[in-house]
Amino acid sequence: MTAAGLDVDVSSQGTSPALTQATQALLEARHFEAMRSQLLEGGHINVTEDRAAWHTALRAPDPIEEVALERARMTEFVRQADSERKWRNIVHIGIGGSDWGVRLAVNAFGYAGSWRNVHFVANIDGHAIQGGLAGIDPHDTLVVMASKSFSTAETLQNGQRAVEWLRAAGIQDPYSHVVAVTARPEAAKKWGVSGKHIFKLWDWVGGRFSVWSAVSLTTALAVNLDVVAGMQAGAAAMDLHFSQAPIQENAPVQIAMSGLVNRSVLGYGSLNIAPYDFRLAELVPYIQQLEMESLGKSVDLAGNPVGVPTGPTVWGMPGTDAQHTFFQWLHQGSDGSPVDFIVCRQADHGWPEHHRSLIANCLAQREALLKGKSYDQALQDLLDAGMERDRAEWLAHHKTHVGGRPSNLIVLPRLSPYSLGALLALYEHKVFVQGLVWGINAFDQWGVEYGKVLAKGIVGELDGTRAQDPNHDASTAHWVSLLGSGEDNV
Ligand SMILES: O=P(O)(O)OC[C@H]1O[C@](O)(CO)[C@@H](O)[C@@H]1O
Repeated sequence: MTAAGLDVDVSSQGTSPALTQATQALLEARHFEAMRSQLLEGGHINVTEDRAAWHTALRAPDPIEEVALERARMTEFVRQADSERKWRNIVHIGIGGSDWGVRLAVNAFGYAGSWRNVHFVANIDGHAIQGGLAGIDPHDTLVVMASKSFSTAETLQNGQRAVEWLRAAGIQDPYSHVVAVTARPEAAKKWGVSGKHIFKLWDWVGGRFSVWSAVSLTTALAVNLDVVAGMQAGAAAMDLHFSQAPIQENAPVQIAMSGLVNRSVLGYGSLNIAPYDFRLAELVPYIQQLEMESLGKSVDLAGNPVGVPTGPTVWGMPGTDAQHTFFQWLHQGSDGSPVDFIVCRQADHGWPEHHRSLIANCLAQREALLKGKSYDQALQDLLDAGMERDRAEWLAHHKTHVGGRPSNLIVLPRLSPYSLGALLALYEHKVFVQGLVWGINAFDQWGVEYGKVLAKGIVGELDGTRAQDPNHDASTAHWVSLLGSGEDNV
């Protein structure tokens, strides 16, 4: 199957005419075509938050006026900064969807070096901002605060530290070194950022889908504007494929449906992402957030239990490192996991032997997982190698691989912004289809919100501004008392 220039091989997934029929029936029962139109046309499909999930509008080749306007403002900002050779250092402060996509793009395309240094600061752990600000000249530093809500504790606290650092360096107006990307421009203004330094995103863009917005300002500054435009173009091509390709050739639909079978029928609890490309290390957490924040739900739209297992754990690491870390478990562990192998046909370095080895490893792992090795075959190999029968009969048990483990193989022509954009959109639409079939809302994240509220309460208890909540469980109450020793712990 080809989609937006990507080859998507699903032949290592289980298939049968009955399954094809069931797929069709499930999609019809869920009004797939109508819901897909809703998604692509900005209907309010995020029902629990009563808003659209219209990220596709951000990458449309011919965008709506307000999107076009923000694109133009961002372009102008970057051109101006480049023409003045301004901002040698960028400190990108944001977390989750306001971070992973930018990290991914900068690592994928800025790996060979750029004249700007980029530091990412996401974690609330003070060591993160300490490291992020270390060794750079504040006078030539731009702080990019990316936060859709402009209320995320991590981002606001880290931003505050950055402003203090700028001020401590004698910069009279530290906010002249700060830009914000947010759907709450008023909150950013109140915080101190000037209106001309605020780039807008919209309520109808979920945080984990915001890489297509001015959140990618850092990518444009760190690498160039073409990366952002190229990713948008590739994603738009995938949108077109998703909207037009027949079900049997529709790549997002096909990988969604095999994923559903793997999870809800075959009972696999996880999905392993194996990019055979060193530059795509950040793809793993990116897809992890996209899938797990979207599909980590257990009730349907009516509020009833879904009744079957939903979104799997997503995990992984680039190959070949992964092979020396956890692939043993994939090959012979008792659970196993479906794997998405991702590889580029062409590399961008000058060493063909490296790329051949990389591809060989990718194909070999996939084949081993699929074909496995029977006991008889393992035994024969040992006998052929001259082993004495008794020992061979015993050892062959250890060398047996069950096989039949499902995988996808996604081949990019090369790692271009276009192909990366198409790849990310492939996963986005897959997630949409799975959410639809499971009957869950793939666009909210109430679990994360609940954790944020509890953390806020505990911060007050730790710093003594709030009495301890009598409803804490005994263990939490113990640790709040013990660790809430004020200034002693820093
Ligand atoms: O962009 P914001 O509003 O700071 O939120 C950051 C992240 O927090 C979350 O709400 C939860 O992790 C994500 O969806 C979002 O990308």
